[in-house]
Amino acid sequence: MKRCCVMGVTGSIGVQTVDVCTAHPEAFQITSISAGRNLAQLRKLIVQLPHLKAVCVQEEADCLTLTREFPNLEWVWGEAGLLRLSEREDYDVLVNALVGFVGLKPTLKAIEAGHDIALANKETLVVAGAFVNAACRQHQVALLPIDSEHSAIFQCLQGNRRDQLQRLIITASGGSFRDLTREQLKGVTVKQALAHPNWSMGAKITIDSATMMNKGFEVIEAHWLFDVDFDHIDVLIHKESVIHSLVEYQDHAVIAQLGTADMRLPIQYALSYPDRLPLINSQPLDLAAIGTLHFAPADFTRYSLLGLAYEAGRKQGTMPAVMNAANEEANAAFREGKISFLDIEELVIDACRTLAFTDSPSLDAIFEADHQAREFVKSHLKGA
Ligand SMILES: NC(=O)C1=CN([C@@H]2O[C@H](COP(=O)(O)OP(=O)(O)OC[C@H]3O[C@@H](n4cnc5c(N)ncnc54)[C@H](OP(=O)(O)O)[C@@H]3O)[C@@H](O)[C@H]2O)C=CC1
Ligand SMILES: CC(=O)[C@@H](O)[C@H](O)COP(=O)(O)O
Ligand SMILES: [Mn+2]
Repeated sequence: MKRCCVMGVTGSIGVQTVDVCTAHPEAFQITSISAGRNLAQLRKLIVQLPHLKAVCVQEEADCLTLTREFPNLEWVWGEAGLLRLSEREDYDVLVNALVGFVGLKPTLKAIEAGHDIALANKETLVVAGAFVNAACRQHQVALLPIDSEHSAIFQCLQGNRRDQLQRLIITASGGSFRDLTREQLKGVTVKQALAHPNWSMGAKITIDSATMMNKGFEVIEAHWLFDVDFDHIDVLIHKESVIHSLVEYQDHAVIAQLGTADMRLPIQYALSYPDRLPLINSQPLDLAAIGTLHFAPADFTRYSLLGLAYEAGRKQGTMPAVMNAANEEANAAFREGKISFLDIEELVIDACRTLAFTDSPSLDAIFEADHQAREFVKSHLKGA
């Protein structure tokens, strides 16, 4: 029996994690959860979880309201509440389905407490991969990928020798605007950007997919998860999202993982690894019905944030933290209608080119870089 703490339970990955766990009560129990502000969704989930002991919400007022509604549960709130959940002893694995930089501290705290991590929250590895890996080594905990491409790579690595690995090939759908020219990108709306061609996901990652910031993050995430240098991580445009990623070995054998666009598989594999369980209510992949798969090289001019992410990954220091924080702010500003789609990349690139760079930063310096980048973007929004 694996006991899980699910952070970000009300989101896209969080709800699917509950689906996976409740479909396999013999294998998984959810003992603690966190939500942000979506109390309606939270209430629906709480009643599905018979083993639940503790809940964290973002706001103190919501915590007080819900304490009265569910007095048998332990309630905490805010960042301190997330850290309290992280260090609880009544779970084995943290499913981190928070979105953004807020996921970093709870991950580090959970690792220090000796809990394995099933990680969807890629921003954690983008900004502080070296710290997370060092903590995992020190406390001997496992870091299991949930992101579909990284789960695919993880599956392709099973049973093969790591020293014979040549290259990782991360597939990319191209996002909502893959068929538009840069000229056409000037007039796109938030609603259009949120219509991902293949995946149903939270708003922030869907916009990141359209700018390809998501793919850039995934390149850095792959570097930290699999210890592969950036010259040996490629991005391949594959518009069907059927091949979730590929691994090439030194004999040029290429091993791929294929499947329908269903995040419940990578979530379940991260929790059941090394076992595989049936995936409830899912259809097998029908390649004959799909017929044709397409591939194309990634265009670094069309997607400048992808090129920026390679640069940040290679340069390291505070650059990935600045890139991530500027992107979080610019992505949110676009969704709020404050800036245009192309302003996102301009702000992120500006922040990376303008803000001071620190090599080999401490964790505190990473938090400071995150703060500076957010202030940088906010000050440009005021001037816009
Ligand atoms: N969705 C997907 O298919 C995939 C997602 N990922 C990654 O997984 C992570 C989660 O993505 P996704 O599920 O789409 O995101 P969602 O936006 O759907 O969910 C985010 C969750 O985090 C909570 N949350 C947001 N901000 C805060 C905060 N400041 N404090 C506490 N809780 C907060 C939300 O709470 P509430 O809604 O209650 O406010 C919600 O529960 C991201 O890092 C994403 O890149 C990776 C691969 C695929
Ligand atoms: C489902 C998942 O893992 C997302 O990160 C997905 O990869 C987004 O799709 P693209 O970034 O390839 O458009
Ligand atoms: Mn992905």
